[in-house]
Amino acid sequence: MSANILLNDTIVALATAQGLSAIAVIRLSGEDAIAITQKVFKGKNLLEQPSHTVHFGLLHDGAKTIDEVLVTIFKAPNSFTKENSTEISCHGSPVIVKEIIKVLLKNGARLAEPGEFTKRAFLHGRFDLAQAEAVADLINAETDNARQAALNQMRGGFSKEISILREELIHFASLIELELDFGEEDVEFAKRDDLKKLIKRIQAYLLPLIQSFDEGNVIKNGVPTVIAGKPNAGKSTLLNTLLNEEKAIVSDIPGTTRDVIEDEMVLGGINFRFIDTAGLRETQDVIEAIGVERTRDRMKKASLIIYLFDLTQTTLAEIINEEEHLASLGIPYIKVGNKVDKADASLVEELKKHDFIFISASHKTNIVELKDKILASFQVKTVKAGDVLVTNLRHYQNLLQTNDALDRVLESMYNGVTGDFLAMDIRQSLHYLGEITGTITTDDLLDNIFSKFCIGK
Ligand SMILES: Nc1nc2c(c(=O)[nH]1)N(C=O)[C@@H](CNc1ccc(C(=O)N[C@@H](CCC(=O)O)C(=O)O)cc1)CN2
Ligand SMILES: Nc1nc2c(ncn2[C@@H]2O[C@H](COP(=O)(O)OP(=O)(O)OP(=O)(O)O)[C@@H](O)[C@H]2O)c(=O)[nH]1
Ligand SMILES: [K+]
Ligand SMILES: [Mg+2]
Repeated sequence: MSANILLNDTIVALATAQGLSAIAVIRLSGEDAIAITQKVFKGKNLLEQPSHTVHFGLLHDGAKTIDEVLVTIFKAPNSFTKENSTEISCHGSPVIVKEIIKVLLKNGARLAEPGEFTKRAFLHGRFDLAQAEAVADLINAETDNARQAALNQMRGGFSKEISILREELIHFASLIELELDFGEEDVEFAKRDDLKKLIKRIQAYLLPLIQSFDEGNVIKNGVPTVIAGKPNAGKSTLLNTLLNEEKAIVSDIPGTTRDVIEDEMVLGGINFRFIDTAGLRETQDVIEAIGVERTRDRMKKASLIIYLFDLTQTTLAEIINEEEHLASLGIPYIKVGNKVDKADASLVEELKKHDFIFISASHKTNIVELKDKILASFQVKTVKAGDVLVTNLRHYQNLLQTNDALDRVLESMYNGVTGDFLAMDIRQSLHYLGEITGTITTDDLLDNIFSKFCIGK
């Protein structure tokens, strides 16, 4: 495995944010991490210090002193990566960080790839793959719910249970394969009834996990919410009102917004990404037409559509016609009558029968009610310590595939198929389960996962 070659190097990266800060932390990991740090450090001999101790000294490049620093040392296997590691806390100027990294490279370290520290921790068995992925989710958490879900996953989540169930299934697969070795003889080492019971038990564990994804996905990724409607309906005004910021240009000229404008906001523990779009109409203007095309595209990908009707510019018949089109998309939507401040009272009365919410985006009327309605379409419970929730699409897909493969095992048993086919279906479910926790991996899968991490993690 190419991973072994990688593991011989000592890697270095800035672990804290780029740019000005009071203190910056530079992290090294690998066989020679402490020795390389010692080469550029003036102070106590780091090689003689116990693990998990901090030491004051000067960092230098030849005769030049770069900075006054603190160095923390971790001795293998007692570090995050389970390798020898050091952390250099220096003053936060990017110039200092650059000089220190430069001198460490000169002394035998190499720059870390994105996620390489966590990848090493995984390869050395600190945690399984699903837990490693949760480290990235934890760093990227945008709400407290997302943070708690990621922390739960990082601290174990479904990892242990899945690996236990997988072991039990492996046991059956081996027994069945043993039967095959006996060829013609009619032996049955693997009791079919016990196998059936185990599969039911595994599926009873998988199903709630699979079902948790709808909510888990909302918690981790937020809800893309498109604000759509005809030109001048007040979409950009509403975006600004929701965000409490003059984000989008508002004018009385129809066709003002051409490109998509978006920003995020946390409502009730969920991250909503509000997307203002170009007004929907037939247009000869080439640029506006591209904008309208983008609107339609975003509407298809949305998890929620806030559809704005300009109450001063429309009739009941038109609204009903527009709604039919909206409903045909098959995406949850909220019908909003805007400019209620200038609307005809009888139209409002009429629309009340059609589940509308009436607002004035510019006067900020009924905005709280609108927010409540938005939230009501995405109820999530507060995630608590220990709650197990699937938030990761890869895990979700593998759980579904495992479940399907187990269904096939049950079906095969029901149809009395021979042991060799049964064993194949079991092996298939073992494969999908093993990919979740990383018992089964490929370099491609690992690259794909860890390349999405930030450098220094
Ligand atoms: N400065 C710093 N802060 C950090 C990290 C880090 O690497 N450095 N972490 C990185 O993500 C997280 C903490 N994770 C860590 C996990 C294990 C060990 C560690 O040294 N483990 C040893 C000793 C355990 C003990 O004393 O109980 C071990 O497992 O043997 C360190 C950090 C968040 N904060
Ligand atoms: N009276 C009234 N006017 C409003 C309200 N909301 C928006 N407007 C006005 O309606 C006009 C159009 O508003 P925009 O927010 O630019 O409309 P839009 O839907 O983004 O328009 P396009 O980007 O051109 O599709 C502006 O003059 C706004 O001031 C409202 O609640 N009441
Ligand atoms: K406009
Ligand atoms: Mg606009």
